[in-house]
Amino acid sequence: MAEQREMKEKNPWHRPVIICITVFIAMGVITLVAMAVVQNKPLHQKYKYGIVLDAGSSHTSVYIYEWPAEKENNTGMVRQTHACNVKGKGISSYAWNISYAGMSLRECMEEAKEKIPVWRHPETPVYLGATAGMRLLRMFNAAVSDQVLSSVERFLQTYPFLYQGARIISGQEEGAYGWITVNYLNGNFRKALTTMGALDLGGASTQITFVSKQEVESEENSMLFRLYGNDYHVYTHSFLCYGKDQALKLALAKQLQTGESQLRDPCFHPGYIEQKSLASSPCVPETRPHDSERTFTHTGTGNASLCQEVVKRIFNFTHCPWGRCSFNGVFQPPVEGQFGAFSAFYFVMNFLNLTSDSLEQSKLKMDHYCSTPWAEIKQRYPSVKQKYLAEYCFSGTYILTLLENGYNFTSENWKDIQFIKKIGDSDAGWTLGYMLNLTNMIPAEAPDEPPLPHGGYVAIMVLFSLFIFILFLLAYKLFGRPVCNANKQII
Ligand SMILES: Nc1ccn([C@@H]2O[C@H](COP(=O)(O)OP(=O)(O)O)[C@@H](O)[C@H]2O)c(=O)n1
Ligand SMILES: [Ca+2]
Repeated sequence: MAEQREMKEKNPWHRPVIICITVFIAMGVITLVAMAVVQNKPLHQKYKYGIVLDAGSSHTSVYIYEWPAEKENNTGMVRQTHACNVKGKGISSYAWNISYAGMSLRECMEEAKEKIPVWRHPETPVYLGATAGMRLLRMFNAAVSDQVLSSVERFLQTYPFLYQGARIISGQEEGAYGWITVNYLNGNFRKALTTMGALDLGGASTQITFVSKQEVESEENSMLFRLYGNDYHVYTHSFLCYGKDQALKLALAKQLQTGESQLRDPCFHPGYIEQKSLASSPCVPETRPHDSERTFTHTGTGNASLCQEVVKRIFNFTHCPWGRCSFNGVFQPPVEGQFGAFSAFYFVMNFLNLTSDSLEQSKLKMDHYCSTPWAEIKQRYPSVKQKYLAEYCFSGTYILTLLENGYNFTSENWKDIQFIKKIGDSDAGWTLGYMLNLTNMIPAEAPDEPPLPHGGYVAIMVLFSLFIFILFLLAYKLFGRPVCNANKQII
């Protein structure tokens, strides 16, 4: 008996009190670890949404963005989940049919209602930004452009979303927000990397925006952004009337200056022949008094080098009141760094298969493409609308001329231009940058990061708990009896 008692005293595991303590410690450690895991586990992802309508000169697109609700201020979290192209033309084309401007957006807005969870509708902001088509309409007739905006405003207010306004954005904003979009999507702000420039080609205007180490001589082209703790001195310019559709009008008007009613145009394919009229617009002032609309026979001759000469004539390269200019007396520092070229830059260059060619190769391909007979082109692309198909020779030549002679890109830095449509899921364009800015989603200063990532925190908690547990066991083995035992002895 005495031996048995001695055994029991030597082997503390047989004592119920010790077992009870061990179980409690083990439960304590498990609870600690479980609490750490549950407490720090990312919450069930709840998304917030934002809607931006890009009311361009040629058409309107509705973009839906989403981001994790609890990470609103972490840059890099917003992505495009849906895009809808409004059927028909841009809102500026409703100038003489105003009440339908708002209604034209119906299908896409209904889609937005379906895509966004109903309980998020009241807090989902909706922004409409109109670009060059509406800028031109405002110049032509400010009252009518106001009425078109009111029509879309009234319509958007009938939806259960948080309506935040419909306005014409400036060319400067359009350039700057496009630049913010591409650099946000590439993660350049978050990682404080060198930024990339942005080139946007629309139907009625075009924008160039980049960070320049050289002084920006003209105040109107200079913007300063403080994003995520860094300052960015940005050069930007928007050329109204130099979107590809208005540039074509400028080129036609230049060629029609001679007053003839027959136009033999090197920018259209041989065999192309159409009766056309050219209405005067803010971009194309009347060439002859009392001549608001000119009719002419448009015939193609298909010669890319001659087309380039025609295109050059719509730029003024001689007048420059600054140290250096792009064209039309506009200051521009030399282009530097990588550029993302999107919107019609991408659509046209992608159609012509020029997105990865050198400048020289692109010119050779354009020579071949423009000289291809119209009948052959129509046969090769039966599904492309003929109005658009006919214009690719002009548009391609215009893009090469704008980039080389206008912005002064060279054969050497041509490879620095990337023709892009999307970055990840999101379209390159001004809309995302616009929303990020209006919702204050890019902080000026870098937010404090937690010292440890979630996984690291949990791992340390587990290791630390095990370490305490083992220490406790060791201590017991080495130094003897727990307090429980002492109590038992007193009893
Ligand atoms: N799939 C597409 C979509 C648009 N586009 C062209 O891209 C341009 C978009 O311009 P936009 O409507 O945004 O006009 P802005 O208001 O930006 O000047 C138009 O010239 C369209 O014809 C294209 O070439 N291919
Ligand atoms: Ca546009």
